[in-house]
Amino acid sequence: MYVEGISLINFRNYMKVDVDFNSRVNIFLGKNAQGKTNLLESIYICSFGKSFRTNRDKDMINFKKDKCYVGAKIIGKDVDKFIEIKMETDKPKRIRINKIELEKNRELFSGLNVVIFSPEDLKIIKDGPYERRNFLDREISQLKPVYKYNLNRYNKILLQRNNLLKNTKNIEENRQLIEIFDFQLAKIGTDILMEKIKFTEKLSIIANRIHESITNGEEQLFLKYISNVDISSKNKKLIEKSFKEKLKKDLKSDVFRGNTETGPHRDDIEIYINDIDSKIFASQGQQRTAILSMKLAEIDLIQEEKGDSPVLLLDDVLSELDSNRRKYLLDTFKELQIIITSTDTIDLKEFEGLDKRIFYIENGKVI
Ligand SMILES: Nc1ncnc2c1ncn2[C@@H]1O[C@H](COP(=O)(O)OP(=O)(O)OP(=O)(O)O)[C@@H](O)[C@H]1O
Repeated sequence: MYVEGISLINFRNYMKVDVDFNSRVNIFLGKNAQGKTNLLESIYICSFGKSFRTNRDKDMINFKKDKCYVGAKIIGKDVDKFIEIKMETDKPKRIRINKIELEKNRELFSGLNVVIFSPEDLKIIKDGPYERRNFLDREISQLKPVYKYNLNRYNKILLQRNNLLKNTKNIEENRQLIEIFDFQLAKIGTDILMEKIKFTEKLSIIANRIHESITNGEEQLFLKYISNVDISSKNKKLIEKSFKEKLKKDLKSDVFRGNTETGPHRDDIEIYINDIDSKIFASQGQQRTAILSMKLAEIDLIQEEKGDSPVLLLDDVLSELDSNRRKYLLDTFKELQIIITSTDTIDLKEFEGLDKRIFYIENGKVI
């Protein structure tokens, strides 16, 4: 799958721009704050329906305008798609695929598959569990729209349970209602948990293979899913039972906190390099390589699940990787469309012989 072209109107600092991409390597060069990440963001929203930088759609509308437009022509292995996204201040965004408006289940939208690697991704290792949970949720949602659907349902029930806990003075008065929420939470929560465990195990195996190649066999990478529910049985029924029991056991402390502490929304993953916890002991370079391996592993998973390759977006990361890692990247993914942004100090010699197109970005204009 590749993006053939994109049209932007009033999107961030782009007033009106049309870009025709090469089906293989595209390099966007420009000084800081010219619009390189904005361009990748416009491609990203054609995949996820939302930005990777903001939760507010209106942030993407040009400061001086009240609406913006993104149109992208996607060439797939089997089908081509024309994705259009319109955003207006104070109105829900509208998404059309091949001129047909998505009315319901917009959350199930997945028009394009992308894997993005940006300097921000280091947060996945360095920051708190929220970043890692977010990473898993985003990636599994891209692979399986039903996961996203379940996640939305789960979050709604969680919110309702938490509101009830906050207003509970006497547990007995609300016990029946709490038990209904617990039943639903454990049921949907177990489906979510099973997917997260499965995804982490698969990602760990593929990411380790990539990590070993990049580090010439010197380092091994291992991802471990850490749950507050007993998942040791690996059996769905038993996990659901443990989930329910823990909700029941911790009810008093949940009421005291006004918050539900049991469930995948409180889980984490641990990322080990040579059996050492990378969050605490790995160098910045090792952490970056670990994240790169995890991101590249997603390419395999998307290919396997969707039967088509994703587009790889590399936001200003090439200069942070050493030449071995850059070479690995450019040599390994020969079939993919890769869209790279970089400041204009990058050495273009490394791209010699590649099927590529080079663009320059200056103040919201692409040359
Ligand atoms: N809604 C908006 N309307 C107009 N301009 C915006 C909007 N949002 C962001 N910008 C501007 O877009 C510019 C470019 O942002 P972008 O993040 O794409 O830069 P970049 O080229 O990737 O830079 P860097 O190399 O520093 O990462 C910034 O100057 C920013 O102020």
